[in-house]
Amino acid sequence: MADIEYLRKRLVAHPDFPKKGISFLDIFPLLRDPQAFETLITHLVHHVTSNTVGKSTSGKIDVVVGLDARGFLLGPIIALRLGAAFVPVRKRGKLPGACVSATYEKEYGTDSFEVQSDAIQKGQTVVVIDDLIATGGSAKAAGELVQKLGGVTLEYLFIVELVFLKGTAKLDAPTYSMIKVDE
Ligand SMILES: O=P(O)(O)OC[C@H]1O[C@H](OP(=O)(O)OP(=O)(O)O)[C@H](O)[C@@H]1O
Ligand SMILES: Nc1ncnc2[nH]cnc12
Repeated sequence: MADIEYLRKRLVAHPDFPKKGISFLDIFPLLRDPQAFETLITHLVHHVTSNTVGKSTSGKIDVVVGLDARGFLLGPIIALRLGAAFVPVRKRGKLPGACVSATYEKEYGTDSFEVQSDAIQKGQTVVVIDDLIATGGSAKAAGELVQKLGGVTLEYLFIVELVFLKGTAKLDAPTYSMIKVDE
C-alpha cells in the first residue's frame, strides 16, 4: 500500500483558482491513481474502526455524512466499508422533501447546505467527511445540520487540512486530517 507521502506528492496546487489569491489544492489526481485512492480509503476506514468507533455508545458508526460535492466521492465507499448509512449534505435547492438548512462562509464565498429531515435519527452516531478543510465554514454548517436532527457527530474526517486557516477550531468534535498543509 502507498503511504501518506505518496498521496501528498500527488496533490496539485492551482494558483488564483477559483479567485485571485486562492491557491486551490486539487485532490482529483489522487482519485485518478487507483493505488492512491485505495490507500486513502483504507487509511480513513482503519482510522475510524480503530479510533472513532470506540467513542460510540452504540459500538458502531450509524451514519457517514458526505459534503457536496467532493465529499460524495469518498463518503459512500467509507459508509459501505463501515456498514453505515450514507447521508448527503447538499447545496441548497437540490434535495426533495422536508429539509433543514444552514448558511455559511467558506474560503472563497458564501453558500447554503441542506439535509433531508428524516435522514438522521435522534441519537445516531455520525462521522462527517469532506475532501478538504479550509476555513471550516462548510464542515461547521454540516455539523449544525447533524445537531438540528439530533445526531451526534463523533469526528470530522478530511484528506487535506489547510492548517494556517485554523478551520478545525470552529468544529464541535475532534477532526482527523490525513495530510496537513502548512502554507
Ligand atoms: O473549509 P471551507 O472554507 O468551508 O472550504 C472547504 C470546502 O470548499 C470546497 O468545496 P466547494 O464549496 O468549493 O464545493 P464543491 O465541492 O462543490 O466544489 C471543499 O470541497 C470543501 O467542501
Ligand atoms: N484552497 C482550497 N483548495 C481546494 N478546495 C478548497 N476549498 C476551500 N478552499 C480550498
